[in-house]
Amino acid sequence: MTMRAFDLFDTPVLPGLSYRDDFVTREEEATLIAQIDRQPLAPFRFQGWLGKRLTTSFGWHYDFANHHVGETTPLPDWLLPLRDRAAVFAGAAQADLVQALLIRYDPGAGIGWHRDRPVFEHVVGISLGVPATMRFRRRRDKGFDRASVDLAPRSIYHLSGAARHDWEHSIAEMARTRWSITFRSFAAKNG
Ligand SMILES: O=C(O)CCC(=O)C(=O)O
Ligand SMILES: [Fe+2]
Repeated sequence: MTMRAFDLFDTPVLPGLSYRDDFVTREEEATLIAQIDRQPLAPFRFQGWLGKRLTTSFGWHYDFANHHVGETTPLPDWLLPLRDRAAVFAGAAQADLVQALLIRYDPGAGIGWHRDRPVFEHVVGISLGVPATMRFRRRRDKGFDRASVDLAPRSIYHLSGAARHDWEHSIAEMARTRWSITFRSFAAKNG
């Protein structure tokens, strides 16, 4: 089964996925991109393997090498208004979105199939630059259920519930540079 993540009436067909276009203006987008490019972005590292996407984290950093979550530089002032608006969109408390992950996907970079680490709960993402398709899949007895959502530049999405916990997601390599900002809260079991 393959489906678009929203039907004709914009009802999510993937429970736990919400999405909105035009979450930031073009001016805000340009400023956010310039800020991300100003950061010391480093290739994402996973078990000695270097991903093509460039990232940096604020608040908390998940280290895929040792599975530790460690505190890092607090969210900078320029991210706080966006964090607060993202929290309202997600129905989360502003102070609960304790992590900001900045990513630049240069041409040829994407992100493979994964679920976000279970230490985190809410996942709220803002897309900048160019359109991307976020793909979702869920294993069934025979093969996978599949869904996808088009992420327009300047849009926001929120993953919770089944979309967050039961489905994996990925973004295929793009031909042009895309930037994203992902805010996350901690899962309650982490205190
Ligand atoms: O770039 C995005 O919007 C998604 C990033 C993502 O899935 C992740 O970092 O876990
Ligand atoms: Fe993810």
